[in-house]
Amino acid sequence: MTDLNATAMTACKDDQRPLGALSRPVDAEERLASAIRTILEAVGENPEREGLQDTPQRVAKMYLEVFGGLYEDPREHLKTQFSADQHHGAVIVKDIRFHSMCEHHLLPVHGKAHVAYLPAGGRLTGLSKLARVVEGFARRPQLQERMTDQVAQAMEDVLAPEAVLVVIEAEHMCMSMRGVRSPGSTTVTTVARGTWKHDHAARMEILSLLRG
Ligand SMILES: Nc1nc2c(ncn2[C@@H]2O[C@H](COP(=O)(O)OP(=O)(O)OP(=O)(O)O)[C@@H](O)[C@H]2O)c(=O)[nH]1
Ligand SMILES: [Zn+2]
Repeated sequence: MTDLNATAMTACKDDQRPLGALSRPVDAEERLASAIRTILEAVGENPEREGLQDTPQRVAKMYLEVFGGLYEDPREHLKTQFSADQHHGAVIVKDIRFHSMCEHHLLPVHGKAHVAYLPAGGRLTGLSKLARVVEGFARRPQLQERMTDQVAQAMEDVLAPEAVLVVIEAEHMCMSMRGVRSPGSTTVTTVARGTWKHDHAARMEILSLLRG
């Protein structure tokens, strides 16, 4: 197993975003509230009117909640491990619902993640921990491709399985409520690692189970 402390700032291969935790600025809430006040003024609103008076503080808290995954290392969840000598097949957790925020527009992305791995040496993690890993990476300003990669990377780092497959299906509000205005379109991203990366037949079998 990889030493998480030593690799807390290990970069995701494709774009150098850390998998581990960032430190939260002490004045984060205050700065967020001030920024929201500026946005309201910039669109011509009056942040002092009754309905908006508490909005900056409320939105500041909301951002700290939806970006809460920045301040945790989701790999920590995978340290809950069990050994099971009898189980030699794949473990699949389907339909893990998540909400994230697109880093280009800071608009919501919502969808489902499906996670599968082939344990090595009978090393298993708790099923809920896979959902917690998805949640931890979702609660950050994200790219869907990066999030898919980060979930797979975390599993490789901590569980060292023989194979991993992560599939994410999501709808991006930046495509639905603005811009191209294409509601209902879904983006699907996949990452295969370990033996499933090259074993086409095994990958297709797991993919059909994941998406079936
Ligand atoms: N690959 C990828 N693209 C994303 C994701 N989230 C949002 N985008 C895209 O990021 C792109 C940003 O394009 P820009 O041209 O810089 O921004 P924009 O003018 O707002 O683009 P439009 O959305 O086409 O109006 C858009 O095509 C979005 O659809 C994601 O998770 N992955
Ligand atoms: Zn977007």
